Amino acid sequence: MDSLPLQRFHVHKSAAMVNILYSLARSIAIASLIYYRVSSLFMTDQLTNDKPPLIPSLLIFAAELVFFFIWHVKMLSWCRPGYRTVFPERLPNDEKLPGIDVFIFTADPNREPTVDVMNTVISAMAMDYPPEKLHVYLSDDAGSNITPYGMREAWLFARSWLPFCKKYGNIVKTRCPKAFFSSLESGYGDDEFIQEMKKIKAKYEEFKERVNEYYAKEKSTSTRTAKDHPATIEVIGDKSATNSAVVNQVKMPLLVYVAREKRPAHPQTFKAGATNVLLRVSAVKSNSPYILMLDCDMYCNDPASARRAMCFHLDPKISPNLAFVQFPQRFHTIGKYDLYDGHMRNPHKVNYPSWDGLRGPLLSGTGFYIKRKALMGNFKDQGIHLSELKRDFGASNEFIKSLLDHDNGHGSSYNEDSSDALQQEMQLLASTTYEKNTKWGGEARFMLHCKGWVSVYCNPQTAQFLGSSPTNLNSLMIQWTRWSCGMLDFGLSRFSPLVYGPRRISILMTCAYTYVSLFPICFCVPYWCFATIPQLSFLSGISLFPKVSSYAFIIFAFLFLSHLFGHLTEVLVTGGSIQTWIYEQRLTMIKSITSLFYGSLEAIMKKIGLREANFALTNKGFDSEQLYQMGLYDFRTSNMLLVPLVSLTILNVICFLGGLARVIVAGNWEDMFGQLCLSFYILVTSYPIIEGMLVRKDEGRIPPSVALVSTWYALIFLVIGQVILMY
Ligand SMILES: O=c1ccn([C@@H]2O[C@H](COP(=O)(O)OP(=O)(O)O[C@H]3O[C@H](CO)[C@@H](O)[C@H](O)[C@H]3O)[C@@H](O)[C@H]2O)c(=O)[nH]1
Ligand SMILES: [Mn+2]
Repeated sequence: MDSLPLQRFHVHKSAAMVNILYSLARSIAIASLIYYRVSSLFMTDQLTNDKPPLIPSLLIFAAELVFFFIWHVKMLSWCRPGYRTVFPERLPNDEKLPGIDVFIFTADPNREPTVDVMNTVISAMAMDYPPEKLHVYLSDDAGSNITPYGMREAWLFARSWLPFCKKYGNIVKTRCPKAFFSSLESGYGDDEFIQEMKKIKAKYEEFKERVNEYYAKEKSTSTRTAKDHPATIEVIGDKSATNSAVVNQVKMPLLVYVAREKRPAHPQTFKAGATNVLLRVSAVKSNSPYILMLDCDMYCNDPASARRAMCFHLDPKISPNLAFVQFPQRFHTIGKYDLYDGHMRNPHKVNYPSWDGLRGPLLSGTGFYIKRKALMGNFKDQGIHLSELKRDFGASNEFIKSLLDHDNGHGSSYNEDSSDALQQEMQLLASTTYEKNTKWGGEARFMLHCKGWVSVYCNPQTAQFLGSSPTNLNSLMIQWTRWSCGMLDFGLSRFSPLVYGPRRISILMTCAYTYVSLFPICFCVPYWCFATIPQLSFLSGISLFPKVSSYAFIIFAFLFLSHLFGHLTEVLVTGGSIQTWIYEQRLTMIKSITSLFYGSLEAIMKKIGLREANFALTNKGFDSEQLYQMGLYDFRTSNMLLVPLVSLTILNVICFLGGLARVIVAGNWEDMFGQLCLSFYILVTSYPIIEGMLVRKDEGRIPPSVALVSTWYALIFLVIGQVILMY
């Protein structure tokens, strides 16, 4: 039994081959394109004796170079894709399993309904793992009263829910109560089960009602504010049972509420800051060797994820260097039309499996089991001085002690000390001033791979975690603006992968990191150029691509078509449809023009000190489910995000029509064919924007006022463009 492996990695050989051949073919074409551009920039046309105008040619060439650079970097990271299988049945006995601390984060009870947050909490408590080894911490950045109240109620409900799940483990597939009750079909289980199920459902409804009532009451009376409150830590439920987690014969995981101190005078730190606090508080309470991190809406859909993760963490072959096991973020909010790429198909089905064949996937913010040592460092046998530890980790003796007795062991008991001393220590660890003059938060977590750690990606058929994804354009764009800002921020930092990576990780892994950290800017710059320069030139009758009859045209046609075809293949192979492909083409365009652009801009402004960090929470609910289910984009968003998009679409329409008229008159089809095709492609892809402006009458359409403003912008752009084009 001992010799059987707990997990296995399979290289996807055929996919690797296809990726390499595809890249090689395109590389040759790209080299020819560069040769063509360079020579035509410096050569005068022999026949007509005129030179192409310099500025547009240079701009479009620069855009092509940036675009191919980022594409290449991505393709290089795709050389060794693969997937994993695990064998949880081969895990050791429960007594030998290590402890796990679960961290859940919430920030605003108005945007993140408490009942839903509690569903996540309950689903984590109900995981298929020895309860005495499971410790669930909820970080509440709002410091509200409703959240601890909800947790006490959740604890009471869990006392019935956990035994119910255990008893009917083969029927209760998902242990998130809300998901379970809403997926319940009739004809499930026998009479006894139905009886018990009805009882438990009633209890759930009561729980929900109580929490919602409290919320309604609290909303009108609360005086606490999210940005100004003391640290509050409450161990839920175990007051009466100080020396045992057994309440009424039911074994329960530890449940702890943590609100870190917040003061207006103190700089805001977001989820990363909350993570640091949980790391410290949990260290003195349970100090489990492994940590699962979850967003408040990411409930545990499959109770087996912990055991799956342990197949990696306990595999002697990989475990010493293994920092974390990443699961994909999957969502329960996706409708028939996946308008906003809720599947996040490309990262989860292509990038992550590819990087798994290298040093491992990067850390996404949620759904991963990480080794505490990988975050805190390993000080056990290094004879490190206490004063040094205090300098780096702050003054808490209790916390320093926890660092030293990290034994990666099977520690299941938690600090049952419920004395005031421990309470005060935790309070101190959650204060705003604790990190002052220490190294907390100074180092970038995502550089784990550079410190010698590896990671793995685990993507079983059933979703292990399910959350809510944006279901309208506004949320999506805000989310992507925040992400792009974060990514480019990293790309511009002293840890920039291009500089920091090569000496520490392989070239291919450096490529993966480079892609992630630079793609916002490497997408938005070329997309802005491709959406304006060829079109403006087309309108003025300036040709930027070779004649359709020349050999050189083949290079461009090949690159364009292979780009589309490559993406189409990728979509189809990963289970998407032609519709998915169209949506993704469109979304890449929309995101590049707006979110990636604003995100990059914000990162650059932050870099030069013009802007402070902020965090806009993603909405967790439907604003207009109806539009979404009908497959219509919901264009209700700020003008800042909408106007560039609409302006560029209008610009494309004008240039396409004007250019077409000019070609018909001048008859220079051969010269203009490339630009005609490109404009046409953009118009077809952005049709929903035109539709949103001219055809739709519902509340999610593009308002006439926006269309008007955008027309003005388009005209201004047009005039400026014409002036620049003359040179
Ligand atoms: O000051 C803050 C802000 C956010 N959060 C929590 O962070 C999580 C993620 O926030 P959300 O608004 O849901 O953002 P998403 O875009 O859905 O989250 C994705 O992107 C984030 C980074 O931008 C990652 O941290 C997340 O794990 C990842 O799921 C939520 O649980 C929040 O409650 C905090 O605890 N404190
Ligand atoms: Mn979220």
